[in-house]
Amino acid sequence: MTDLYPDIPSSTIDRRVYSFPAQLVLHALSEKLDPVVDSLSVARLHSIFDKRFHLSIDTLFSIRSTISRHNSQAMFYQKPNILLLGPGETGKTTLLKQIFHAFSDSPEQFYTDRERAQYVIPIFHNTVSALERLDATNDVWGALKTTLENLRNSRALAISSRLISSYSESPLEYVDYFLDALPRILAKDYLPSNQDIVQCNIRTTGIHPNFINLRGSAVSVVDFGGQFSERRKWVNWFPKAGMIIYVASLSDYDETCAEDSSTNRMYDSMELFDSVVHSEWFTDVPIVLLLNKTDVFAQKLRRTPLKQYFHDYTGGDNYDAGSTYIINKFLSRARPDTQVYLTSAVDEERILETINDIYDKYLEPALPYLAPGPSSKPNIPIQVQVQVSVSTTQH
Ligand SMILES: Nc1nc2c(ncn2[C@@H]2O[C@H](COP(=O)(O)OP(=O)(O)OP(=O)(O)O)[C@@H](O)[C@H]2O)c(=O)[nH]1
Ligand SMILES: [Mg+2]
Repeated sequence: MTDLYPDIPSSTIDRRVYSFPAQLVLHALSEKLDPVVDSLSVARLHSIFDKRFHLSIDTLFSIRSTISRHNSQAMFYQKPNILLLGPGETGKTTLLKQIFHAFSDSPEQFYTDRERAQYVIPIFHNTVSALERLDATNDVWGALKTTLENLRNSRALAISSRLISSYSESPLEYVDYFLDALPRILAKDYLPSNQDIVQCNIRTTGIHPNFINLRGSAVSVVDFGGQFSERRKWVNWFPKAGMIIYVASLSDYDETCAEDSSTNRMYDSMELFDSVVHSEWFTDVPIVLLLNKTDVFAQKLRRTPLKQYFHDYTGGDNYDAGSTYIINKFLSRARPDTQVYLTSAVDEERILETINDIYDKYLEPALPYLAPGPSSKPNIPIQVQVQVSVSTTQH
């Protein structure tokens, strides 16, 4: 860039309406731009202005702001890795599955039958865990648990119908998805649906980069385990981060960490968020914050006062007041450019809106600069299959 018009100092440009060649404009702007943004800017200018090379000085200033808006995306062009960070069980892998479904040509055919079958055992484990949470001592649940462990048989089906009729007496307002789906799960030819796979809880261990094909371009979405012992592995990927999606769970406010029963999950999540947003590795990396599990939060708020855990909260069991309070708590630690979304990652329609918005704002502008995408589908089902260690901690 700088050698195109080396003799023209930027100070010769003033706010008079005047026509400049595009390259001259960019030369003037280049002072504060790094080389990556510069060369991208040329490409952007050519596309924005349809290869017309003369611009007015007012246009120059509007381009300047366009470029600075896209400045933070420069990192993504260079390092097309989206890191999914956040504590355990907040919804990172769930989001990843939804991203894959969203960018798949045919989500219903995304998994082969064999891949679906690999989720059957984890789903049984999840169901048993849900039963244990409901009432570990109750004979009905105990009997069903034994039956489930022996996998399916006709007795289990009979018990499950009794179980389902007991739901109305359940002290929990939140009925577990898999308990609700029991008759279907216990059927002989059961093959998990996409939604079953989305709902399946399998703790992630290790690091899982997955290449996805975003409308022809390659982006990698890297899924990490969020439990304490997993977090130390994250740092290896920090230098390669092009974008961070930090997933926190709104419903964490009354729970303690799986690994340390004296630490409140939401306080832990805020601390972790703080350290991520202020990490020196991410100074130029866009950060998106997803406050997930809005559905669980809405239900929880009615029976467990938020004030019990955050003493200065005064909004009662009002969802808007509660979620706004938590957003502000996170934002008080965030960078000013942090984009926040309230999400329910298991709600396909709603999470699609968020994924599309992230796509429009951060990914779509980057596509022309990314490498061609892989032709085969990502390998998430296989990764999930090899880590059948099921967490039994509460939602
Ligand atoms: N109801 C509800 N459940 C959710 C939501 N998001 C995720 N879940 C469920 O929460 C459980 C944990 O989600 P994961 O995506 O596996 O959590 P994770 O952040 O990947 O957890 P780790 O791998 O341990 O770090 C799964 O059973 C999901 O289906 C949500 O918005 N609402
Ligand atoms: Mg995970």
